[in-house]
Amino acid sequence: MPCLLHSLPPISPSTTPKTRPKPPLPAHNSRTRTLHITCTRSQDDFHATLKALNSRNRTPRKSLGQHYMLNSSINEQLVSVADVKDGDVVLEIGPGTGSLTNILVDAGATVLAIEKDPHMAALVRERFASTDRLKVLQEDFTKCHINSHMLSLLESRDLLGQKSRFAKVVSNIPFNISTDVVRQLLPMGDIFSEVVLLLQDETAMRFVESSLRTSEYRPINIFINFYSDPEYKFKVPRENFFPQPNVDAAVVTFKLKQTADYPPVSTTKSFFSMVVNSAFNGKRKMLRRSLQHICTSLEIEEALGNAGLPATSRPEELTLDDFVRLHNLIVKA
Ligand SMILES: C[S@@+](CC[C@H](N)C(=O)[O-])C[C@H]1O[C@@H](n2cnc3c(N)ncnc32)[C@H](O)[C@@H]1O
Repeated sequence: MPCLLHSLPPISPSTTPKTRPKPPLPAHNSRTRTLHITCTRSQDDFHATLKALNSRNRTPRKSLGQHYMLNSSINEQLVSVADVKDGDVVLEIGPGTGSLTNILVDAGATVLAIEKDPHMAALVRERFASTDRLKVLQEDFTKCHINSHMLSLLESRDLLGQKSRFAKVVSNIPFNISTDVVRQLLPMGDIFSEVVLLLQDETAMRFVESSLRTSEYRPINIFINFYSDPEYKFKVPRENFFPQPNVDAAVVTFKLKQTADYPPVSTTKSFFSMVVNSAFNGKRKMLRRSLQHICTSLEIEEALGNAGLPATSRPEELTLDDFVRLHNLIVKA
């Protein structure tokens, strides 16, 4: 394994390195916003991250989406956006060198960190060996059943009298598992109140889309809006990561709905998602054609009419509420 000292940016002895990444740039379009939060802690992740990687001779692995956060103020903002307080229980996916973990623990949270890379899991375990408020699982998050881990963590806090009914998720995740993470976490409103993720900027903008007539509108948007209220918070320019990715990132919050607040679909959620997926099947067909295998085109036209939607409606023109109404009318037909 080659020594990383040659490939990493130099570590300056000063506490504010000259090469320190710039703060986030202003919002780049009408759908984005920049959040300004004063950084109060003096923790320098630029140093901590590079030292941790150097100490292990670790070359960041592309396949694991290892782009480490170098800017502690971004980590501070993630924690602040999630409003992490003393006594909170937080799930962190992919702690890496532990730069975000450090701020979460510092804020008083008990953290469950799930890290796929055994070297990074060992590193983060070692780094936080002196605290009992961090549990590290070396697992692939996409294959891991986190319910039982989270429930036992919440219960143990409860027994100690530190009641935290809901946990939170705060993570800088590898971009390539964004959809899996969202699919797994958003229906877990009984465990998590809020999911705060650092995502690829393009994905972030796509995920918060609840409007119509864009080619980016997909069943995942219906899914996201069914289970949560998503909000694009602020953009994080690529210069803040090591190694630098080819794209910018952004922070998105998903406020999870409770089961009682889910849209009132008259069948099972899986049948509803089958209707939504069928609607989007093929190349942007009209609904009366794409839903033909569920019921006749006449019945769909009638349902569209009763829902107050044009007979020529296409899936990307429907909001979550439109889909719920149409689905309920189709089921009745
Ligand atoms: C983008 S890095 C973020 C690291 C750290 N949180 C930071 O902000 O610097 C993503 C981390 O997720 C880990 N990872 C990649 N795939 C994973 C998976 N399927 N499950 C859990 N961790 C994963 C990587 O090894 C890496 O440590």
